[in-house]
Amino acid sequence: MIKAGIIGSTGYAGQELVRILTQHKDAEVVWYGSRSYIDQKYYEVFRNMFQIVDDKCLDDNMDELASKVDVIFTATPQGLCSSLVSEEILSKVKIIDLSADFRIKDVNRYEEWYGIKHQSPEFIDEAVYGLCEINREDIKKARLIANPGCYPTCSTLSIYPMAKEGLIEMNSVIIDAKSGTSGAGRGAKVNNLYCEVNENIKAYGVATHRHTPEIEDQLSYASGEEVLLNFTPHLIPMNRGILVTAYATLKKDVSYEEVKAIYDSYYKNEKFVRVLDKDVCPETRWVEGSNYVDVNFKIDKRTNRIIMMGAMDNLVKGAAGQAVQNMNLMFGLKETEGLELVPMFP
Ligand SMILES: NC(=O)C1=CN([C@@H]2O[C@H](COP(=O)(O)OP(=O)(O)OC[C@H]3O[C@@H](n4cnc5c(N)ncnc54)[C@H](OP(=O)(O)O)[C@@H]3O)[C@@H](O)[C@H]2O)C=CC1
Ligand SMILES: CC(=O)N[C@@H](CCC(=O)OP(=O)(O)O)C(=O)O
Repeated sequence: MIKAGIIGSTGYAGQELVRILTQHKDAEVVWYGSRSYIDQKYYEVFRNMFQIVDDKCLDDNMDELASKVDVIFTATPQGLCSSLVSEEILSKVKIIDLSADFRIKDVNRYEEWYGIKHQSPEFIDEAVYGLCEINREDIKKARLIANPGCYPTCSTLSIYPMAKEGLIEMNSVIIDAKSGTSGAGRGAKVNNLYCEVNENIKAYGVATHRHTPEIEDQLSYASGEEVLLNFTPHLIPMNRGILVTAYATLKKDVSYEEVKAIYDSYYKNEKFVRVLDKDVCPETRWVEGSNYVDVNFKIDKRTNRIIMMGAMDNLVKGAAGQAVQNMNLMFGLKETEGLELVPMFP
């Protein structure tokens, strides 16, 4: 049995990790890390865990944690994981970081977009970007995983086949994305109050959102070109879900059938990426609570553009589900273990 510790187990991503791992055949959570709820029973924080989890929340003592577990998930704010990681810790335990600390390879670029100083740049090179469908072999050998961001997961998987095949003008890419409010975390913020979010849709982080460089980097690796793109996220009055609609100019005339064959060739063996039938648009309601990303595309001959779409649950494939998928790969377990969650509807 793999023993897991979660730092930040009382946040939205952390509690989703607990939900998935309590149903995992080969792993168990033995450390429910928290700052605010130390010594309280975990189920007193999340009553859905009543009679399921009986443990208490514990302080995050990294040295003690590293000696007790096989893997640590850090589901904490930006900057925390990089302040905790060391060679000694990594020699004892694998780390899967759900924050952005190790996602961007250029430390100056990270510091510029995140506005914080990186605490352990010496580990950036070693960290593997945990987008399982693309970096599977490197993930299997990794000690430190940079679990991808929610918007970058949905955006990259939606666009990747076209970028990799060199079929789109990379600097024409525009990504319009929408997220439910759980994406903003559980911490109290005025902007996330019911009256601020309900009956409202707004763009935010326009031309400045911190996921822009992460998506640009991933599409640059895919296409072999330096990519600059526009990324505009929107906040939607729903709990979970991300919807991406991405636009790009086609480099040549291609038919629906040709592009469909490309998407199928990339994803036909991928359990968690579903390429939908012709003309069916991805919807968040069909992936909620699951590790699936639904993708599809439409070619607009009139404008010579392709519109690439994706939908997923930000807390599952966008965070905790992908983190568990990474853990499964790192420990040689069945990649889908704990993740065969059928989407819930309604
Ligand atoms: N929400 C989402 O959809 C996604 C989130 N992520 C990433 O996952 C991470 C967690 O996000 P999310 O769950 O939304 O955030 P929340 O605000 O819901 O939770 C944050 C968690 O971190 C803990 N925490 C905060 N500060 C510290 C600290 N200094 N030391 C130790 N623990 C601390 C909190 O503990 P306590 O409650 O005890 O104070 C809480 O458990 C972030 O890096 C986020 O970017 C990634 C993809 C998607
Ligand atoms: C709706 C909302 O506020 N979403 C968050 C992104 C989600 C997140 O936590 O970011 P990571 O995926 O990088 O960890 C935001 O825009 O900052």
